Amino acid sequence: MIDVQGLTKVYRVHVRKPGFAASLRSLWHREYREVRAVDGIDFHIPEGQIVGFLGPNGAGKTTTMKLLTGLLHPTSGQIKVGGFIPFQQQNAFKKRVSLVMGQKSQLIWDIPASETFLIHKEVYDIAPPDYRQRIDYFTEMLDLSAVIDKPVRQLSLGERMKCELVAALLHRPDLVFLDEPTIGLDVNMQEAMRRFISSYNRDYKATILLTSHYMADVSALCERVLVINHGKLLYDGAISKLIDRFSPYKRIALVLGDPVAAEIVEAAVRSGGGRLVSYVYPQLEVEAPREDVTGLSAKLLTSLPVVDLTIEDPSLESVIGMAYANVEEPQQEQARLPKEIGV
Ligand SMILES: Nc1ncnc2c1ncn2[C@@H]1O[C@H](COP(=O)(O)OP(=O)(O)OP(=O)(O)O)[C@@H](O)[C@H]1O
Repeated sequence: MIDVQGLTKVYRVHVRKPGFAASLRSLWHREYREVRAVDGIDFHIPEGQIVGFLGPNGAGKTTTMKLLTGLLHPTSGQIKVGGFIPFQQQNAFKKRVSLVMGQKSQLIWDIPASETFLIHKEVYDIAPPDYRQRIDYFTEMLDLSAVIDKPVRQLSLGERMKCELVAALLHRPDLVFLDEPTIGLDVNMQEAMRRFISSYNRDYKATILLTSHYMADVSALCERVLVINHGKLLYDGAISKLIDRFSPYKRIALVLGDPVAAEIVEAAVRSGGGRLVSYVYPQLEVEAPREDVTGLSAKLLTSLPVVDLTIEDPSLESVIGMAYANVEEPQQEQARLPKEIGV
């Protein structure tokens, strides 16, 4: 459904030097520098999949989304979206695609959202019965009956974002690009948006590429993620494998019933193949390669006066942070010293 090969976008940015003389000189002699916002990426997304698109600020996510929806022309590489070449902007393509940008509004501020929807009905030539049925669907799914007839400027951020989604999806696109759709929303509203995105994907077999800085969005909606940084694709695969790849460790949190000397604790942890992260009686935190966690836990239970033990995966946030930093060498992790030790 979405096919991208060697996709590259280089922006040419005018370099402005400080000072009046430099500004005058730049009238005759302009200097430019290149920004490789997207740098030779490849991926394929089959029909109906929701894929998370992750990367730190400035990684190239929005640029990729704009390339995939035809708002930008690539510098090089190939893109096919639903069989179309996006930048050719064919009408048949425009009827199947939508880009929602959480930071940008397409609603008209001074009129109710319902009137913007009517404009979209005309632009996309939606038949009246279809229009009615779609408005009913969205109103029910997003709980919008008390909202769509108020002027947009009176709506809360969450209400406005729901209306933005309706405006973007009224023509029922099956190729949907969501750029931070839940930005700034409270947890309940984020949850409502997630439920809606999931239903839309299921009801209309929509293929969805989603960027979000909220890992809860990504883990609730996407089995697969693409991770990009500096315009290059770092990872393409299942979220579960992302954790294995970038964080091959688990944490064991223990509570001790009696104080034990730090050297004894450290020796017990080391002999089980673990690394002591911190020990401040009664709390003890240990890190170990995934495959050693069971053996290490058993060893700690027998050699220390443990009253509580929990094994945790690192949070998705921290794994993503490691992926961005491309921390892949477990040896470096092993070499780190314990952060804090004290009985
Ligand atoms: N129109 C433009 N002209 C020049 N450079 C640009 C332009 N748009 C984006 N860039 C640069 O391209 C790089 C990628 O930007 P992009 O907006 O795609 O990143 P992003 O991953 O969406 O970031 P964020 O999470 O902050 O929205 C950045 O270095 C940015 O400064």
